[in-house]
Formats: sequence, C-alpha cells, structure tokens
Amino acid sequence: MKTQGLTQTLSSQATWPLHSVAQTQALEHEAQAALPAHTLMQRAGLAAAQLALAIAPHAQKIWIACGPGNNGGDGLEAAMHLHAWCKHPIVTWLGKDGDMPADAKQSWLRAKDAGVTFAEQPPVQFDLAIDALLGIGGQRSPEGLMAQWLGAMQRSDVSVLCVDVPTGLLADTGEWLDTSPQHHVKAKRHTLSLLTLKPGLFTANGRDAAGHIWFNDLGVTAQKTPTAWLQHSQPAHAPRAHSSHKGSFGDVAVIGGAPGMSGAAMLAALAALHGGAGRVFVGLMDEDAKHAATAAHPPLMVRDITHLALNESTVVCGCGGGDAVHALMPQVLSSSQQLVLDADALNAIARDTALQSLLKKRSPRHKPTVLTPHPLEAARLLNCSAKEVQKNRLHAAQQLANTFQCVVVLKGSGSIIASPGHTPVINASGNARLATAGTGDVLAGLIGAYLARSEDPFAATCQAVFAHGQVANAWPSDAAALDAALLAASVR
Ligand SMILES: NC(=O)C1=CN([C@@H]2O[C@H](COP(=O)(O)OP(=O)(O)OC[C@H]3O[C@@H](n4cnc5c(N)ncnc54)[C@H](OP(=O)(O)O)[C@@H]3O)[C@@H](O)[C@H]2O)[C@@H](O)CC1
Ligand SMILES: [K+]
Repeated sequence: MKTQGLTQTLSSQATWPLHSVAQTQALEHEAQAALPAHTLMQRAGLAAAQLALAIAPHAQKIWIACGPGNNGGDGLEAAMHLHAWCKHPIVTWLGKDGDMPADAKQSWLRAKDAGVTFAEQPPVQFDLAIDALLGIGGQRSPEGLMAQWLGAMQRSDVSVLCVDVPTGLLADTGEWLDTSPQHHVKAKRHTLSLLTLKPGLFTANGRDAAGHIWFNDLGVTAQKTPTAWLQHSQPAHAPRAHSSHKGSFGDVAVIGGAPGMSGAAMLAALAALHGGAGRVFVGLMDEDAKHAATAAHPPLMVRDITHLALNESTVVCGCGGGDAVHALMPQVLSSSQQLVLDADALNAIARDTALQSLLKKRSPRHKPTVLTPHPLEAARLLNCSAKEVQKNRLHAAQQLANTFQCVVVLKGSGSIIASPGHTPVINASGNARLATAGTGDVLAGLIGAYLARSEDPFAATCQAVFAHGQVANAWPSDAAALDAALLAASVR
C-alpha cells in the first residue's frame, strides 16, 4: 500500500472512477485492516491542512468546524498540523467525550495535547473556514449548532474548504439532506474528496455545493468497479482522411419545427452540420418556414418529411415538434436507422404506450436510439415527479435506459449518460451559460452528428455531451452571452 496520497486536481486525468458511499466505506474497512490504526485519518488530516495552506497561503486565523464523527476527526488532525505550522486554528467541535468513534477520539486527544485552541462559538473574524462537520456518514439534516455554523460559513466571504463532502450533501446523489433553501452558490468553495471521488459531487446540487474539487486517495487504490465514471476531458478528434467525402461522415435528418418553432429544428440542424455530419437534411413541419430556411442556410437541405431517407439516416426528432409530432412518431420509430429523440418527441412517447412499444423494439433490431430528456421529460417517461428524478439522477437515467433499451442523456447540472450494460458517465463540462433556450436543440443535433460517424452510440453520445459543454467552458468571460445560435455555430 502506498504511503500518504497526493492531492490532485481533476484536470490531470480524462476520466475518473466515482464510488458510492457503500463502496467507499468497504474500501475504508479493507484499508484500515491492512494499515496501523489511525493511519487513514492522519493522512486525511494532513492532506486537508496542506490544501488549506495551498488555497489560502496568507490565512492566519482558521476556523475549523468539526462534527461528532470521523469527518470531525479529520478536521481535528488538520488543526493539529496548522497549529504546528504557526497558523492560528480555532476549533469548534460537536463531539462528546466518551461518545465518539475511536479514530476521532484519538485525533481529539492529539489536538488537545498539541495545544490547539477549542472554542464554543466560531470566531467573529477568520481568514479561512474548514467544514469538517459531516462527511459520508451524514444521514440527518443539520440542525441546532451545526446548522448555525453552516450558516456562518455561508455568510462569510472567506474561502471554505469542505473535508470529503460539503456538509449536508448526499455523496451518492448530490441532493441536499436539508430541503430548506438556505444553500446558495458560494464562489470561494473547495472540496477535498478523500479515499474516492463520490458521484454526488458532480451532479444535481453537487457542483454548486463542492466548488473546486480536489482528490486524495490517502494512498489506497480502489479496485472495485465504480458506480459511475466522470468524463473530464475528451480525446482529440481523429484526423479526417484526405480522401474522405461527404458520404464518409453520415447523413443526419432533423424532423421538427412545427409552426412558430422552426428555430428549434434549425438549431439542431446547424449543430449537426458544424458537428461534422456529411450531409444534413431538415424536414420542417412548418410548410411556410421552408423557403426562408433554405435561403438563410444554403448548406442545409430542406426537404419534405416524406422524402427523407429515414432508414439510411441518423434522425434527430422532436426539436420544436409540438403536439403535431405525435403523428409522425410511428414512422420515425419504425424506420430511422439511428435516432435521437428530444423534447416533444419524448413527451409524445410518454403519453402513448403504443409508441413506447415501438421504441423498445428498436434495440433488438440493432437500431440505436438516444433519448435526451431534461428532468421533467424524464419524469413523464418514468411516470414520477421531476423531484423524484433529481433525488437520484444516476438511478433515474439508468432506469430509463433499461426500460427503453436506449442510451439516455439526463440533462442538467452534471448531465448523466446511461445505457444498458454500461457503467453510467457523469459529464464534467458545461456551466450555467447553457441555461438558455435552444441549447438542448443544439445538443440533440450534435449527438446526431457524432452518432452518424460512429460505431459506438454510447461513446459517441458521451463525447457529444462533453463537446457541447466544452463550448460553454471555453466561452470568453468578456464575450457576448452564449446564445443557442452562437453555440450551434461553435460546436465541433
Ligand atoms: N474512519 C476512517 O478511517 C476514515 C474516515 N474518514 C472521514 O470520516 C468520514 C465518515 O465518518 P463517519 O462515518 O463517522 O461519518 P460523519 O460523516 O463524520 O458523520 C457521522 C456522525 O455525525 C453525526 N450526525 C449525522 N447527522 C447529524 C446531524 N444532522 N447533526 C448532528 N450530528 C449528526 C452522526 O451521529 P448519529 O447519526 O450516528 O447519531 C455521527 O456521529 C468521512 O467522510 C471522512 O471525512 C477519513 O478520514 C478516511 C478515514
Ligand atoms: K464536511
């Protein structure tokens, strides 16, 4: 077993394994059995103290809020080091003598012996706060003193370093334990994930709660199959052969754009074009919009829907389809060679069990399908509420994928890509710039382009989702706001 692990930032690897709380606890038990007592907590505390120095090198007065369990123990260890390094840590601690885990007790004794300052209340002024209140053992909403201290950290404008998990966040799902709306985005937040990276840090509320994420494996290598993978970067596009032609990269056919909504279909089509499809056809449902669409975008081929070669195309259906798209769905589901279903196409399927049967028949016929629901659309398909979907996004995405035998992209902060037989992927790219109308249409078109040239629908979807978010990440902060038209023109 390695010695003290190294604290890393996530940009050093393209993908990262994510482990559930149960897997992390099992790993912790195995490692504890193989190491001298208290080793892991000492490593955790040292890593937290070192990271505190790195993120706030000039901080003198450091408030360390410690909970009653082993997360608090990590904080006590960190306090001991910061004290030894001539900082001024002040510990507020919720532990009770005689009623604490053995590891935390040892760290408490070490901190006391070292002369660390303990206080009943947080200092009025501090330069850095360390949240060591609850980690992966947190199962109840913070209340009383713990809730007060969390409020004080939220209100302060100094950096906060969360040990292992931001207190109150469920590490498996990214849901808050506490339903009160007190949580808001805090710019200067860091989280040091210990032993494993947990999925809840990267989806639902996790991204906002955790801020910048750091990882230290405490010198322990996780062998188990992860619960999910984090996709943190993307392989470079393979070079295109000089002898390639428009037929080499597949045909995408976009169907949608009912009267008043042709823009949605056009965004999907433009994204497919800029995403590298060989030819992009558009079957607009609004007859009156066809002429203007052709004139405005000559590279797109606007066709009558009945003239689209669905059985030879990657079809993207639903963007701006309205209720009228329902009537087209039997043919689209039966004939399309590959299919991306978005928006109104998903709503039509949710309402009609006959369409659901047609969808389920596609996979056995080797006709891949990708569904791209946002949480409400996913809820309609699963016959539950959007709140229930958000409560466990990984589970909801996998359930949808298994039910309909499709690749599923559950959109939202930390989009999830699931497929039967695959470990789900959480996408790390993207930011709130994408929270604007039409960006979902762009994603559907981009997935269409990636599917059209790939043999592997799951991998192609993961890469398209990453590429879509990456445009927002790379968007200059002083540039115009990223609207969907700019996004469609910028995707690759
Ligand atoms: N052991 C090791 O080797 C290592 C452990 N590590 C660290 O330990 C962390 C896991 O520790 P943990 O399992 O002790 O759980 P933790 O997150 O401290 O919380 C549980 C405690 O909080 C209490 N509690 C819960 N809710 C509460 C509330 N609302 N208000 C008040 N109290 C509340 C709960 O009480 P109970 O519900 O049982 O009454 C219990 O006492 C992990 O995240 C990592 O940081 C690392 O150092 C690696 C090595
Ligand atoms: K914590």
